[in-house]
Amino acid sequence: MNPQLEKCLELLHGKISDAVYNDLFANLELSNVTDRRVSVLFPAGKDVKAYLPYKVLLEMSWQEATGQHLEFEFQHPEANPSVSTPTNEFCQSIKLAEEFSFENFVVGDKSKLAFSAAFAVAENPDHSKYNPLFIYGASGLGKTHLLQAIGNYILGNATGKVVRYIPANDFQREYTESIRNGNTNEWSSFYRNDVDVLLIDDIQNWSGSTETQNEFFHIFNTLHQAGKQIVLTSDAPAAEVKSLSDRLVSRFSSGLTVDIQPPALETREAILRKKAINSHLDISDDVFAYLAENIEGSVRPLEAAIVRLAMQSSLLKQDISISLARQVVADIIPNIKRRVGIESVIHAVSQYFEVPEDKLLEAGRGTKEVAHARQVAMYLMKTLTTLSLKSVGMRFGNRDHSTVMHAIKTIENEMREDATFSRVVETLKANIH
Ligand SMILES: Nc1ncnc2c1ncn2[C@@H]1O[C@H](COP(=O)(O)OP(=O)(O)OP(=O)(O)O)[C@@H](O)[C@H]1O
Repeated sequence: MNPQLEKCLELLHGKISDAVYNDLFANLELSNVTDRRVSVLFPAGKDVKAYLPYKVLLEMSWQEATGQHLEFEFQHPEANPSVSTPTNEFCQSIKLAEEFSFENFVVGDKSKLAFSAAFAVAENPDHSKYNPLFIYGASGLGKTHLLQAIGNYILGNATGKVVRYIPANDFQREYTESIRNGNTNEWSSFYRNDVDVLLIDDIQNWSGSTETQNEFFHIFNTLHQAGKQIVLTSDAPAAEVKSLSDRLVSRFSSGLTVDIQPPALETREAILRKKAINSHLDISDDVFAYLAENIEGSVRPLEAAIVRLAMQSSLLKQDISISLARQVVADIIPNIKRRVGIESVIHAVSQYFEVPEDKLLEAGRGTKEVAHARQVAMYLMKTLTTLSLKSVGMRFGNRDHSTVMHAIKTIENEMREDATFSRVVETLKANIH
């Protein structure tokens, strides 16, 4: 057995009962390790669902054994090839993550529309009303999850449809390689003629490449005219993706565009509960409430909190208590936005710059001093809260997002050039709660 997996399984054994270990893990084999993921083969006769609850524990044990935090993927040794995404000589197969399913997605008010549209497309990829479907939102809000859930659902229904999921970066790399190898026509023909459902992730990553965009424009048109479903994700609406060609913006906007916003408090708690159940963790209501209250924005830190709690409680042999949760949040919090009240930002800026709060918030420009203090407040609000540019603008006399962006750039430049001013802003930042 691979020595790293052996060590990892030994550590896992310490965390679960002998019976579960012998039943599920004694005959696990390593299939492949990449810089992101460990793929393991489980024995024939077992169901992947039996392994999923132990995924987090396995990932923790792997991290303890090797120092690397990698995702675990469970493969059946006689996997039915129709359950993976297609491949040919030009395109590497990219497996969908099984856990990215509709069942595992917690639907909240801020993701309801995106979920419903994704589900409608998955149920009816032939005659979907939403073609293309364009899903956008900030990082870690579930865009890849929904995109892959569409693929998993269609493949799971064994309709024989060819589903191709590919991150935009990989698509660009394939295209470049096809030029180098002189087989661009064959490569492009695969996408135009062999694919029934095309799922492209993170299209904002094409902003630098006109050639890739041109090539995709033709692939898009062929698929669309043939009634093949296309789903795209991005970190911004098509019209706001930097350097995306006008004709792609217009194509991408011709179907349905939906956004995903950061989950609200109740949804964050529901996500935490789901992740804890999937990992067989026993967590009390007050710990869930504490984590959901204190971790906002992306879902990734919520997941990280669950993994850390599991790891800490297993290493320290402690129950998952509120004080353990506090430690975990304190570890994670420097990497995520703190919960800062909008009012505290306004109050602190108003006090420091001696500008009345209503002057900061009014629609007119006001004096030079007021305009400058307002720019600082906008900068701090965008830096310390999870508000979007648009929402920040709305708070300040309904200004539009480009005004906020300009304010942020101005303050950043000033901070770079003026060390004293930079210290003032950093001190304000540190003192706003
Ligand atoms: N509503 C949700 N319910 C359950 N899990 C979620 C939800 N939203 C996100 N997640 C989980 O959070 C993690 C990050 O989600 P995902 O990779 O889909 O984000 P993303 O929006 O594609 O981010 P990026 O733009 O950085 O690629 C995944 O493990 C996903 O399962």
